[in-house]
Amino acid sequence: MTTVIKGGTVVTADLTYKADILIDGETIAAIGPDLEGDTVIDASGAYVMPGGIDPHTHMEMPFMGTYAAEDFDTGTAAALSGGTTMAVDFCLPSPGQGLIDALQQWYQKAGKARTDYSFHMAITWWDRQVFDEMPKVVEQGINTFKHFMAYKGALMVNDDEMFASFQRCAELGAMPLVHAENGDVVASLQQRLMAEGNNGPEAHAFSRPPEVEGEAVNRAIMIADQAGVPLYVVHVSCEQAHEAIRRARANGMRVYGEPLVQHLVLDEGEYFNADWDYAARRVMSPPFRNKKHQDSLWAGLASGSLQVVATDHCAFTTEQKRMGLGDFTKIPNGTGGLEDRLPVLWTRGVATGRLTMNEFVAVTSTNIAKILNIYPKKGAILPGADADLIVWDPTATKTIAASRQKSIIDYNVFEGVEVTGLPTITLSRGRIAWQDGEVLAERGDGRFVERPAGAPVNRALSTWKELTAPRRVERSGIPASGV
Ligand SMILES: NC(=O)NCCC(=O)O
Ligand SMILES: [Zn+2]
Ligand SMILES: [Zn+2]
Repeated sequence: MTTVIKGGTVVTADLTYKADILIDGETIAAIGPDLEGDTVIDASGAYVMPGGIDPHTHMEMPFMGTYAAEDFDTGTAAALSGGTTMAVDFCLPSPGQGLIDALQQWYQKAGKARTDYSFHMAITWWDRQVFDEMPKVVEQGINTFKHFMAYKGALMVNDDEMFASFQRCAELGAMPLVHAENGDVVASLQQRLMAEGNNGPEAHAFSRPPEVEGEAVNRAIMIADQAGVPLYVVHVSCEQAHEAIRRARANGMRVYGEPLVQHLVLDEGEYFNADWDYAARRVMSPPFRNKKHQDSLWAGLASGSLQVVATDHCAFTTEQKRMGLGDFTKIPNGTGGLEDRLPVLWTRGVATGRLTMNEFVAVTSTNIAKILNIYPKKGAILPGADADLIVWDPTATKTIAASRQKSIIDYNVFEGVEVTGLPTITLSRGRIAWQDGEVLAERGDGRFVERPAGAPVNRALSTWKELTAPRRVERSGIPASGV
């Protein structure tokens, strides 16, 4: 069974050209002029791009006394409607829980997925069992380990634990990820704000200033450098964090930065809204920042010091957000965005001239496929690649509204934003998964994507670390084993 996408303009991370794309089964078979297939998709006037990969989602995340309302079924339906064909979620062992045990739970949850998916494994506690299980996680096709430097008393790990885990990642050819905020300082600021009667959602932003993020990013970078591993910093929201990444990269360190579409577009003014629900729905960590920080993030994407745009999709209902009435520290942290990432980024990025179309593809798909070591299976338009593709109408418009969204929650942080540029068809491994406003992929159509460890960057860093390791100076008459 073959399908041909005819008459479109192919846009990849580095090329824009007119060509047809022939799909045979689940993969791309050929790219060129005048191709024929059993089924024809007319893409005239449209761009054909790799499906989006969102490397940062939290479906049904157990967090702050509740669970994220979005699950893999509704979340991946939302993803497809917005042109995203793969999501990478976070497996979060509870304290004392084994990594493999937690992984079984995540496989269970993700059985409902309509898109392909993968997991990052979170290191939420540390002892010999975690150390011993990390290779087993890698054997299952997971090459990334996430560390929360915030959420003190819950998910947070300390520097010694982080260093031990980063070193283990280096041995395994895996990559650490960090949520970088100084959790001790945040906890102290939260206490002070509450004691002063500052208990509304705006205090969430006061308790997490850019400095706590900048400090933690810098610390994580230095620890990763000591361990000899690459580092991926999730939800980079401010100039202080970006500056640390930029500087590290300029010094030859392998550090990647991921801004969220929310931070690029929404600002801290959202927290000052007189409507408590409105403000609380936008509570996430790090919080939204001001224009200066947004400009910095856009510049990073254009210049290459930041590589990926994600969503950190972690969607709670208004009712769940109300758990924090009277105490902002109890508002479940997280916002949605999975179905809006591509249209919003295109509208505010490509249409404004901040990004080229090719940069758009790079930051929504290709770069993360390379970083996660699944390129060119994902993130590419090449013969042999999975046919995860979007037919993109750059003239199609809509006004974002919760009443029309696929996501399960009752609001949308982009409510009222007008977007121009939308997917008219989303293909997932060769099958039409979204068309004409309808999700055609079924629950359970998604597959787990294995991501092998030992990417070239890991190998290069380990080689260099070994070459430059401290070595004992041999001196005559001094025994090697001491006295
Ligand atoms: N970002 C956020 O506020 N919630 C999800 C968990 C996390 O990524 O920190
Ligand atoms: Zn986080
Ligand atoms: Zn997150």
